Amino acid sequence: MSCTLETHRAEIAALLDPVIAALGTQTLGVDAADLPGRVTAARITAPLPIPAFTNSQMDGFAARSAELAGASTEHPVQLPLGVTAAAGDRQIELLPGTVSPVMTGAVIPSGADTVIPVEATMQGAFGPLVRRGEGEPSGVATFTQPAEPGRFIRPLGQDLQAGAVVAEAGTRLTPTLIGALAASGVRGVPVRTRLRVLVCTTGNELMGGTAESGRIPDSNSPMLAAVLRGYGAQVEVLRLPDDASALTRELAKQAREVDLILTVGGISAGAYEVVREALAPSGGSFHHVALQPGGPQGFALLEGTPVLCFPGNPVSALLSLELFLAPSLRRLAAVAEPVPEQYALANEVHSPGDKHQVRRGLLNDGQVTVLDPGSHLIHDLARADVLVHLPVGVAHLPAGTKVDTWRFHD
Ligand SMILES: Nc1nc2c(c(=O)[nH]1)N[C@H]1C(S)=C(S)[C@@H](COP(=O)(O)OP(=O)(O)OC[C@H]3O[C@@H](n4cnc5c(N)ncnc54)[C@H](O)[C@@H]3O)O[C@H]1N2
Ligand code: MOO
Repeated sequence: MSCTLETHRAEIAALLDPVIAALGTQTLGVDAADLPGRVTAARITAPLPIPAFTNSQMDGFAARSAELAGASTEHPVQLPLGVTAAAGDRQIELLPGTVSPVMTGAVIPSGADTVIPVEATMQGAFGPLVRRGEGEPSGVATFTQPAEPGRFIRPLGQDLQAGAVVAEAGTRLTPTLIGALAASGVRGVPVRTRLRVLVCTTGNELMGGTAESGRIPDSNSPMLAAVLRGYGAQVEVLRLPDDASALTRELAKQAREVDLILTVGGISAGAYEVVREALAPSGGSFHHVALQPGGPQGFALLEGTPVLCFPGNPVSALLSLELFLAPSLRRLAAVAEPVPEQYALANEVHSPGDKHQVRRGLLNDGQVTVLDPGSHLIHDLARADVLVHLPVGVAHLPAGTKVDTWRFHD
């Protein structure tokens, strides 16, 4: 049985939607190492306004603007100093006819409506400062120009009012949003729990040993786990030999522990297709998608847990993840879908007209060079800038033709 890319994608989305909808929530501290990249599980409102109180934008003198209205170089206004306010001090009172030294971030004294930076005074420096409770201040400050009301004052709630929405439910927690949440007094952030995924590779060739003995490194599980973790999933890896009964046993055990299982390899037309052997008898569906690479595909439900079965060739496995699973992961992680960009082909391409072919491409001088189609060429995949989509119906395109390209995990 063969189906289109779109049909298989819709089938997989329908399998994954309930899993995503059923994910729980947890509360993490705003400074938790685990918070960046997570997604809010509820609307979050601000306990505190930002700024939390009206404060000084400069190191200088808090004053009543009306008292400096006539100041000029010819007629400087000299005022005695009141007590000093530093950041972290309680609000002080500005007595009429005085100015109070204030530091950046200090609460604006009651009665003050403007701040004059210290370097704009005739003295150009503070002189001796006296904080509240330290005695009687002495000294003066001299001003040679008027000061506008509100100048160098950061009003309470200028950025965000108390009670306003800092983040809607379903928002990705970027470093800046975490900063805004912290500034607004949020301590605990409700987030969706991570999707727990088991990546299960199969194949005797992956079980350790030398190239002379027919063994290869497992490249799929580190690569797929890296993509999944990039979308915030919690990933376990299981590497099994070509033994269908061991696989059946292990998958049944793991199905209750995770939200999703990915198997890689063991699903095509060979003699030892253990994933197919393990899952087809209990209702697993295995078919061919009109796609290259990534033609052989399968899926199953084990104890209510979806199992997606990807082909083993590394490029096929990665593209299967990108085409069938990543759209759901991106929705879950509140990451936008990549937007296609058009580039002219630097070389001519041939594609099987009855399949949707996905090629790897290098961008250079506004053109895309399309690489060899082999699904084992993982280094080409790693050095590619984009994926090039050649849909069903496209068999040959001469150099210079514009094609749709997509950026992918880089
Ligand atoms: N007679 C046919 N043979 C094949 C067909 C077909 O239609 N008829 N389809 C080919 C296509 S297309 C693909 S893709 C593969 C898919 O095969 P499987 O999913 O069964 O995967 P395996 O046979 O287990 O492995 C394929 C290939 O990938 C290597 N591999 C597997 N796992 C890993 C891993 N974790 N890390 C690195 N490399 C891995 C494995 O050694 C094989 O070379 O079938 C074609 N054959
Ligand atoms: O579909 Mo296979 O995935 O062409 O190599």
